[in-house]
Amino acid sequence: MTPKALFELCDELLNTVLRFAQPADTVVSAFFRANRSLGVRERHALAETAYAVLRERLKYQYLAKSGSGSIERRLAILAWQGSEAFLRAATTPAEQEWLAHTQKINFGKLAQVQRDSLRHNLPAWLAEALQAEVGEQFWPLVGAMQQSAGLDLRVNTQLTKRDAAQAALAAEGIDTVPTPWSPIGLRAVGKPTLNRTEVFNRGEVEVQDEGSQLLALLTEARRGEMVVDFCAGAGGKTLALGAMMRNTGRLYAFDVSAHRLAALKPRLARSGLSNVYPAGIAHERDERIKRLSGKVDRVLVDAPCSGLGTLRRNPDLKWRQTPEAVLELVAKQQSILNSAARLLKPGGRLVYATCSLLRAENEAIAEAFSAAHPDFEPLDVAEILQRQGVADARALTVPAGAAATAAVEVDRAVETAETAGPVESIEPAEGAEGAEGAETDANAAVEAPASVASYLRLWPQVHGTDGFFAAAWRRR
Ligand SMILES: C[S@@+](CC[C@H](N)C(=O)[O-])C[C@H]1O[C@@H](n2cnc3c(N)ncnc32)[C@H](O)[C@@H]1O
Repeated sequence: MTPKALFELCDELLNTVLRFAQPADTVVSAFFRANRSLGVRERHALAETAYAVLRERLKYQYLAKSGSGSIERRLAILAWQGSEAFLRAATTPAEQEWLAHTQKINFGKLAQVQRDSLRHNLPAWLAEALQAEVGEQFWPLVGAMQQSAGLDLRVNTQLTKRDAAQAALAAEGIDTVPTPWSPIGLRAVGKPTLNRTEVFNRGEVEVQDEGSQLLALLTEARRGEMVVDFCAGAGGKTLALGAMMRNTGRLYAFDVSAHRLAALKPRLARSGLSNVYPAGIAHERDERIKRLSGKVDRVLVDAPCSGLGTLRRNPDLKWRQTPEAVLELVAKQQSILNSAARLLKPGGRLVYATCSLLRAENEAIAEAFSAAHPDFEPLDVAEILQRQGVADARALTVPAGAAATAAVEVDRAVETAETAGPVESIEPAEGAEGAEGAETDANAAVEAPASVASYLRLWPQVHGTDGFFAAAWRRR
């Protein structure tokens, strides 16, 4: 395709993405399906340019006030992620001159508020909320969220071990390193294409952010148990739970979205698991759920949330979310958690998790639940993670309780993570193979009362994962 023609397509793609009618990844996939002739490099340039605009939209829109041509074309020129030679071939001399001029603009002359907004590229409500949450960590957080996320893999411990999977991937030309925290994770070097490898097609690895892997470990799901993944979606965590259960027992994967559950099917087939029962539900009070009341050992609520912890992957979310939508989500999260809790038998484990950074969706939900349910004892998630082979798990957690402010907690997490050593240097505990390694002694430890309850709080700028929150309880 000629540079000019490709630039026109970029204009078209940006036009659709910036309407925010659908998630950016959905729009980009549909666009590529409709333009099948695009090569790998062309797709990469178009998708990365669209994502670059989403990440730094305020800055690019400010710069695009000058110049000529459609606003999308100007944004594409400013944020172009393909080669420079290509950009030169696609643009006029006047456009090239304009681009060179924009690169010399000095933001230092602008008022502080405007300068800040062109640097953080967040809607005002979100910038304020995050500043209140994390204090001095705000700029490091912004910096981390403007990077694109790496590719993390979870090793299917039902089929193989981490070092064996790593060696098998290397034999297929894919280099990885062990993830710093999760004992069942590998982080790819670069961004290789995985789905044509034999290791992937044999089901030995799945794509999953390290943070998500840690959430699944928090359930400590074991052989022969009855487990519910209440908001299973496309089953990222379901697959991890099924492997932890060694393909025994019964694992229900519930979701209100039949479409998302359908995406679980091929992944299940690859994983070799036969203990998973996907089931569509109408809502959290569905009859199917009532029938399981008081019968379940472990319930994971990976709640629908604002997703603001995943801005590295989904930068469009910051433009699509609103304070009103967050309020609605909070009500939904409370309702789902209350319904899910009813499933548990005495001694059972409840885990509530989100990929949100906002206290309203996290600590506030957990604390309201604890206050309303004295029959649920909040657990120390650091202790759980340690049992599951996570080295330095304290560096991933904050004390539970209304007293601590989030900003203080983030500073503590930074300090603890720094004391634990650079993220890259942390190795899993010796012999740790996640659920597999923990299986032998988990029986005795799992029901022990927590000394001091804690929450999991993962931050991109501190832990190199997406932003995640999790709390766990034991039904007394
Ligand atoms: C964060 S996503 C789950 C991601 C999934 N656990 C994974 O690891 O891939 C939240 C899911 O909750 C589902 N959901 C929304 N409302 C629900 C409800 N009332 N009951 C159960 N699931 C619900 C959504 O369809 C969505 O798939």
